[in-house]
Amino acid sequence: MTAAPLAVTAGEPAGIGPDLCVALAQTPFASKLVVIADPALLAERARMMHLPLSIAIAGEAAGSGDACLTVVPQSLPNPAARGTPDPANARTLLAGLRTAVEGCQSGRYSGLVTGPLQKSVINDAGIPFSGHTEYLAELTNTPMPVMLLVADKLRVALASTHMPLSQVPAYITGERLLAVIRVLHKDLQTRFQIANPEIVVCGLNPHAGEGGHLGHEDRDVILPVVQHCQTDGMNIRGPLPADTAFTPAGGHADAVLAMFHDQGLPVLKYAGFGHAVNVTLGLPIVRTSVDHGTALDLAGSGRADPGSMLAAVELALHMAC
Ligand SMILES: NC(=O)C1=CN([C@@H]2O[C@H](COP(=O)(O)OP(=O)(O)OC[C@H]3O[C@@H](n4cnc5c(N)ncnc54)[C@H](O)[C@@H]3O)[C@@H](O)[C@H]2O)C=CC1
Ligand SMILES: NCC(=O)COP(=O)(O)O
Repeated sequence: MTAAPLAVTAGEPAGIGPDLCVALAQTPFASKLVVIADPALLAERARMMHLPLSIAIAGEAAGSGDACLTVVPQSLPNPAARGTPDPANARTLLAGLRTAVEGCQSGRYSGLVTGPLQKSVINDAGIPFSGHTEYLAELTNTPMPVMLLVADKLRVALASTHMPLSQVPAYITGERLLAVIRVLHKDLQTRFQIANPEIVVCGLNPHAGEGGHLGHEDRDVILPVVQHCQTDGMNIRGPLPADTAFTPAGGHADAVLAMFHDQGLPVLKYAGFGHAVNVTLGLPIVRTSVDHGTALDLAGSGRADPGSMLAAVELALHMAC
């Protein structure tokens, strides 16, 4: 039996997402994908990038030949203007995500790979939106989605995702941290086939709180949770000072759990920008994404590096099989 294709959402039409889909059409993966996007926009970007592209509309005659993409057509209320996202298109983009999720849940798609969205513009349209991670969790009734970025052997998970830094300390309660660690531990086993994953947990404060002199959360919240998980049999240690947790001094880790977005992701992107993959753990569906944003400055230029999108597709195919 042929495996179900992956759904790929092109993301913000004014950004590089459509360009990345055109790039995917040039690869051997193309026949394993169904792209949710505006076909006219894909054709325009292909022309601008001087790349071949033929489009087969999903449900109609099957496509054939080189550089062929199967597309679920998305009709944007306003034509995409490169570099200038339009809030009027926001609802259509979210509808595309819902179509993809429904398809994953019904078995029509084997997983979802998302192109980058301009989060601010969705909010400008009056729709509260912090990211795919939270939105997909809502659509699938997932209580604790966990953001994990993967670059080669480095895996960095986040205990909190898209929120102002000022809200992070209060957000990281013992209960939430325990839930994040359980999802991370389980998905490292089931999605990454690591039988006994080794997890390193970062502190929140400089020097993991310096014995309580630089903040109390490390000692009062993080340490008890780590000890609890150790008692449960997990191979986990911390809280480690975050400035050394990622270095060889931090020891081997199958995943490092950072407490907040900009504690973990700069390290990951420094190590692997351009081929790293964002994976949402805890969901009942496979979802991967690029390691970068909409790069509005590069849309249609042909200079967007498709490496992360290719890696996201490869990992999703691997996880879905
Ligand atoms: N998965 C998603 O939907 C994500 C969305 N975003 C959103 O993207 C928007 C823009 O975010 P920024 O912080 O400006 O980050 P960005 O990643 O879009 O751009 C940062 C810099 O990296 C460059 N860059 C990004 N991707 C590239 C690629 N594939 N090839 C070559 N150069 C590339 C850009 O040209 C820019 O100079 C924001 O609204 C943010 O929320 C950001 C990350 C992930
Ligand atoms: N910096 C990572 C990021 O913003 C990913 O967001 P999303 O996958 O939740 O949309």
